[in-house]
Amino acid sequence: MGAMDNASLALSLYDVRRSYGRGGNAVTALDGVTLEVPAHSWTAVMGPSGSGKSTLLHVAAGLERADRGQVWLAGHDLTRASEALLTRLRRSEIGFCFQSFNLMGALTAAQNVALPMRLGGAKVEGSRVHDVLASVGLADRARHRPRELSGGQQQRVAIARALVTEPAVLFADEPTGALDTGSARSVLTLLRGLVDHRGQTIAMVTHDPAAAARADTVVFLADGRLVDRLERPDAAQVAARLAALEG
Ligand SMILES: Nc1ncnc2c1ncn2[C@@H]1O[C@H](COP(=O)(O)OP(=O)(O)OP(=O)(O)O)[C@@H](O)[C@H]1O
Repeated sequence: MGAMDNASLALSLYDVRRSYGRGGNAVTALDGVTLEVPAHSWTAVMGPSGSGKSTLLHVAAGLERADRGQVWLAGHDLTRASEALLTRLRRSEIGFCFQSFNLMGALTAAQNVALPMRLGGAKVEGSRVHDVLASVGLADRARHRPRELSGGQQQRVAIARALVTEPAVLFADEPTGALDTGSARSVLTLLRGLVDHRGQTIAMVTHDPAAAARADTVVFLADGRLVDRLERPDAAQVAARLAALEG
C-alpha cells in the first residue's frame, strides 16, 4: 500500500479505471491510476488535452463512479459507497471549485457561501460565513453579488463556498483558467496559504505550468495513465515535462 500509512493520506486512488461508451466507441479515460495524496498537501494534475485530468478529479471527488479500483476519502471507498453516503460526503468532506466559478447570480457572496450548508440542512452561523469570507480576503464583500465582484474575487467566493463545510479535500478544476495573470496569482497565493497555514489538502487540475508550480507535487497524465511526477517543481521544469508529453 505505498510508503505512507493510510492516516496520513487525505485521498488515495488504487488502480482506478473509467471508460465512456461501449464497444468500438469505448474511450478509456483512466487506465489504472494509482495516486496517494498526503494530508495537508497540494497536488496538481497536468497532461495533454483528453489525457483524463477532469475524469480523474471527478472520480476522486465522487462526482463520477470509477468502473474499477478504489477511491479512498475520509475513511470511505467512494467506489463502493451508496448514493446516500456519497451525497453526505459531497456535502461535508468534499469541496469543489470550477474554472467558471458557478456562483448563483441572485445571491450575495455570503448567501453563496452559506448555500452548501443550507442544502445540507445545517444551521448556518453568520459568524462561520464571515470567518470563511475573511479567510479568502473578502470580509468587506459579503453583501456584494457576483456581478459586483472581479473574476478573482468571484473565484475567492467560490473557494470560500467550497471550504465552508471544512472538507477533507478541496478539488479545483482549472481554478485560474478564466483569470488574468494578476488575479490568477492572488488566487494561487490564497490556495498556497490554505495549505501552509490551515492544513487544507488540495487536488487541482491545471493547464498552466505557473499554477502547477505552486503545488507541492505535480503528476502528469497521458492517455489515462500517470506517467510522470515532480516534487516541489519550478514552472520551467513543469513546462518542459508537459511539452515532452504533448510531443
Ligand atoms: N462524458 C463523456 N463521454 C464520453 N467520453 C468522455 C466523456 N468525458 C470524457 N470523455 C473522454 O475521456 C477522455 C478524457 O477526458 P477528460 O475530460 O478527462 O480529459 P482532460 O485531460 O480533462 O482534457 P482537457 O484538458 O481537454 O479538458 C477524452 O478522450 C474524452 O473525450
